[in-house]
Amino acid sequence: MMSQLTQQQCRYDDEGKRPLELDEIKSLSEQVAAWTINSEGTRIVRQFNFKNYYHTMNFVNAIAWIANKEAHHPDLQVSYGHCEVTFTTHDSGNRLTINDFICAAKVDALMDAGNFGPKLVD
Ligand SMILES: C[C@H](O)[C@H](O)[C@H]1CNC2=NC(N)=NC(=O)C2=N1
Repeated sequence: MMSQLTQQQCRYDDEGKRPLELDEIKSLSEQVAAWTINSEGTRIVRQFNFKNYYHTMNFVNAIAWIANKEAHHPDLQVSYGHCEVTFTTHDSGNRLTINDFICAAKVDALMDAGNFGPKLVD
């Protein structure tokens, strides 16, 4: 399916900066079901748990690789066995854009494909 988020790349034209409408957010969120959207509809967040710091940082570094490639960077909160990943588009006044959903889907794919130790909890 062409519209699959994982097949897309972050865009830096006007469409990439356009804050999404609520119905678009709802529709896109079906492709990233493990993510939570805050009540204001301005950011998406997912929690990841790992066995230890090594596995956590391995994941964080892989996320950084994606972020640099896409030129779209998540806010990361990292502790020993946990990483909270938040996407919002700072250039759009901290609103959700298509780029946030594209990157969230790519982080999901990374988690599914990567070897970051046993997946403890979603
Ligand atoms: C110039 C550069 O591409 C922009 O500043 C990008 C970089 N990464 C970014 N990341 C996020 N999350 N939001 C942005 O608005 C953003 N802008």
